[in-house]
Amino acid sequence: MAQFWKPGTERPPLLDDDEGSILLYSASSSSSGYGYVSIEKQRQRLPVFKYRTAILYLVETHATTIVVGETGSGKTTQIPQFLKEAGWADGGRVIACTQPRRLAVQAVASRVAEEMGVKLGEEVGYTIRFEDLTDRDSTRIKFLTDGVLLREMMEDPLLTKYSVIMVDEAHERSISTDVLLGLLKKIQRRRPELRLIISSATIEAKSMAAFFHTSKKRRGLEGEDCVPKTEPAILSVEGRGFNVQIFYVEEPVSDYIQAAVSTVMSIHDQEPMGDILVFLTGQDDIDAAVRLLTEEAQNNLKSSSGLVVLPLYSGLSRADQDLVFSPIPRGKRKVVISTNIAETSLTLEGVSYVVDSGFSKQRFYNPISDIENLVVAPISKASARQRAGRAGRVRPGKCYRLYSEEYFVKEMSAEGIPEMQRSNLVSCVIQLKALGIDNILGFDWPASPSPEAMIRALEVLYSLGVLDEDAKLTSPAGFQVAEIPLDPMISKMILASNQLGCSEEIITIAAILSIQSIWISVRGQQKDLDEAKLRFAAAEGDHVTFLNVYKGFLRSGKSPKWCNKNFVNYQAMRKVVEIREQLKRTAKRIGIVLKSCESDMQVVRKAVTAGFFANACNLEAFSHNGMYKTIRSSQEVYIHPSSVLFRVNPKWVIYNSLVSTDRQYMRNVISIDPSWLIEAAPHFYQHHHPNSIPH
Ligand SMILES: Nc1ncnc2c1ncn2[C@@H]1O[C@H](COP(=O)(O)OP(=O)(O)OP(=O)(O)O)[C@@H](O)[C@H]1O
Repeated sequence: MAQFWKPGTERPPLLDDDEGSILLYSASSSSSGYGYVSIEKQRQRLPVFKYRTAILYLVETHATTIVVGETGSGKTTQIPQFLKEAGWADGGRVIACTQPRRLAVQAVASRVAEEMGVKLGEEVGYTIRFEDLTDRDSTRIKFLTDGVLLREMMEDPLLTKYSVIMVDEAHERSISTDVLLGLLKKIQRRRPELRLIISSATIEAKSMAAFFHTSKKRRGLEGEDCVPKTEPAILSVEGRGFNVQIFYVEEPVSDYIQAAVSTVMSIHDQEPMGDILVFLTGQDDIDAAVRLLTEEAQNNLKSSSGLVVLPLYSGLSRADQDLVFSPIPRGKRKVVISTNIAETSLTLEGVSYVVDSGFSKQRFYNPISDIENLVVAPISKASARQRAGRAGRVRPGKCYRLYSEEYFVKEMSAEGIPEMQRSNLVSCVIQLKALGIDNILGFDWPASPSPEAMIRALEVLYSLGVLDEDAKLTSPAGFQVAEIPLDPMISKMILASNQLGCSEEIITIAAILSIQSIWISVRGQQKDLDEAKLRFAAAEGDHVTFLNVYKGFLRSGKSPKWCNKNFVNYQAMRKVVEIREQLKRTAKRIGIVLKSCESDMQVVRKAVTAGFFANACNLEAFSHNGMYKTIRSSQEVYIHPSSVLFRVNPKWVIYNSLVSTDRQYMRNVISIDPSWLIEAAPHFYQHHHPNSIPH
């Protein structure tokens, strides 16, 4: 069991004022969060309520208002309502509020609809990728992901139906948020009546204000009707949610999954009722923790009975995600084990305890080697505060950090690095191109990406046939790829499948690649999992193996029992079915004919090559340890042990993604014929890598 001590009396001097503030975290805790309080009372109790008039005045008089407030102060749920009450949604106009994550969009929209006493999808609605719960005529407050708002710009570049756009959780600095901020700044010049609110818990308000403060002349003069001040207003909302006590481990933990499980068990044994939210990094960790807790429940009936353990990650089906919001039988304690999708904007009503591993999965891209990795990396202080904040939403709570206080104070970075500066920019560039932004290198970013990363992205898009020599979208391929809301490499694979007559199979593969894993990984049962995989294994590689699993799942009548027997993750398969249906609809819309190639797997491999040719690798001659080199940058890579091609080592392969541990490992690998590379991307291979492919 992890050892905790309670900061307070005996804690060492803090090196910055930091968590001192969390310990004082008690603004409104005097008003009891327990028992029944009317929704109207709950609203009035939120710190942001006192700022209602100030917020409305600033929005009226300034083009951009930056609202900084602690987590739980009520920014997301209240500000859109204040605006609506003040008339910003009159005359058919709409108030938009963006979030970086889908789950948050749905949760916040339902809460606001409930507070306003209206049916979700009417006056208050939401739109996320593949799901639109709004009404064209009656929706006045609309929650949406920032990615969806970017897509709306393709049809309505000035976003004319919105009177106010609130960009929430801007501190997360997702790529979509940053692109959106850059574009909104442009729109403001053309639409002086549009108001922006940038809101976040920790945003560096001054640098954001500097970004929006433009000296360029707008239409109209400041002070005239409708022409607000260009200098952004900054408003700091003082006050927080309920008291959250923070505990740290004395010594660093070596295994955060095990430490998280023991911490949950000790909370369950020693602490009063209240649900527990655990932050781990990804599906593998979470599935492992769910199993360990379930085993504990079986081995130790007394202490762990009464636990209802639920996973939460983006690869779960909608129905499985919804379970975390549903009530459980009286006397039971819910344990939600989540990735950072529960980190911001979510209120899980019963949660009183948070267990924070201190890690999350993050993308890191190196434009020199052109390699993007998904790695488990330490979170920032900003994230740690957001995580702790989940325990104090409706009552006081406790947060157990599985790292030391010294580490938090001295080593944890204050903010994360903007995603824009650590990602491959292929998706971002195609989106800007689709919006008619030609000079991508000169675009006004809140945080500039590296020019190397931009150039790499332009090169890949040109090779994919999505951009022409003038870096404009090609017609129709470029426009079609931009229309499919997936990574352009996957979208290109889908387009190619249309010509190759295997769109049914490729859409299944695209859906499976969109989630982290379809396998159940159980510690200590690796051998059984490997044996189960062999039942589906295809000599061609993982993509064809996925098709075998999917067929087996359908043949079983989508049976959970079949999944369990075969180490297939039932919840992940439900999500695959869901995504597949959505992709089929998009494919039809852009003119793709759904067709199966039956058992001809060569065309499937060719379609994968058409999308992922840039990830081709060649087995090093005389390599005894399975070392490959990537064609584009001669990086050393190895097939991941989870691949069916591990130890098979075909001479030429293509991978879907890389993960970095002790080495760079390729995940989801398929064997190919190198001549397909030249067929798929003549420019890329003949021009850039002329001697790399045998002719
Ligand atoms: N579904 C819900 N059930 C119960 N209370 C809720 C719900 N959603 C919000 N609340 C209450 O409203 C408060 C404010 O939530 P809101 O999301 O507006 O805060 P915020 O300042 O935007 O915080 P964050 O930065 O974490 O999103 C919560 O702390 C909680 O007390």
